[in-house]
Amino acid sequence: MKDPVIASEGLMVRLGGVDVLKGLSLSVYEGDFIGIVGPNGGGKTTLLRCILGLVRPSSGSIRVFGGRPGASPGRIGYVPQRLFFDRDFPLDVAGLVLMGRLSRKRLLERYGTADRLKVDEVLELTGLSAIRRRAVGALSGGELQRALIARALAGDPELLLLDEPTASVDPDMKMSVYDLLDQLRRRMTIMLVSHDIGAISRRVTRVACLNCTLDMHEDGSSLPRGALDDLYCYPVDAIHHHEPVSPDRRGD
Ligand SMILES: Nc1ncnc2c1ncn2[C@@H]1O[C@H](COP(=O)(O)OP(=O)(O)OP(=O)(O)O)[C@@H](O)[C@H]1O
Repeated sequence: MKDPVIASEGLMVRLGGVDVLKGLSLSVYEGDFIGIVGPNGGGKTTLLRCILGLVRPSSGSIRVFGGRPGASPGRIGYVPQRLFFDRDFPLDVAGLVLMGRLSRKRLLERYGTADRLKVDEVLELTGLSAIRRRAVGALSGGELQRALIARALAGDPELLLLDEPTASVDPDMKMSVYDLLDQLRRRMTIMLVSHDIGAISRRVTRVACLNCTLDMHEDGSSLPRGALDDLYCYPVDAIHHHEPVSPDRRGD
């Protein structure tokens, strides 16, 4: 078996005097599509930030692509939960996505044809070609979410980390984000943080329930009801979304 893409052992993170992650042991392998669910404040974003090397463990270990977190920025795409920016800043969608190529550049190296072709490709893939010249500040929540996914994909990542990418999108757009992830999973390892338990448990290979400690379920689709109740400390129903029926199957 190949080395894991992410391997953590007894990972502890303490922030502001509080243990946010307690003794996480986790192995993520190439081609995995891992869903992470858990209550607000359970440590999901902190775990992603640890993988990116933005938060340091207080004890235990974490290795990413066999090395120190943060040592392979060009191999990881990150879709943050939200983007803080000045809505008046003159940046269009294509410009935002082009920034995703930065991790592949050497210091002061200029963007070239390959970068612009990659931007065209990911704008097409994410359905944003028609609004490539629209100002980022004018985008709807769902369009911005897609643009952030496109930016992450522009770097040609081997590992894609997504922090609640469907938080501010309508049901239609949500399905199209999941459909996009279904396409991408053939090409990269994916770790997806979401509160949309029903949708992700049907799609991922494994679900990790995170509330300071981590409980891994090998088969996402069979996530036991009791595990969710324990995780959220109240009764939880996973709402399973149905695939939209394609026009040629209607009336079957
Ligand atoms: N820099 C920090 N200093 C102190 N506490 C922090 C810091 N960053 C995060 N925390 C705390 O750590 C806990 C976990 O935060 P985190 O953002 O990882 O949770 P989450 O599971 O992603 O939550 P949500 O579902 O609400 O996005 C929270 O209680 C948060 O307040």
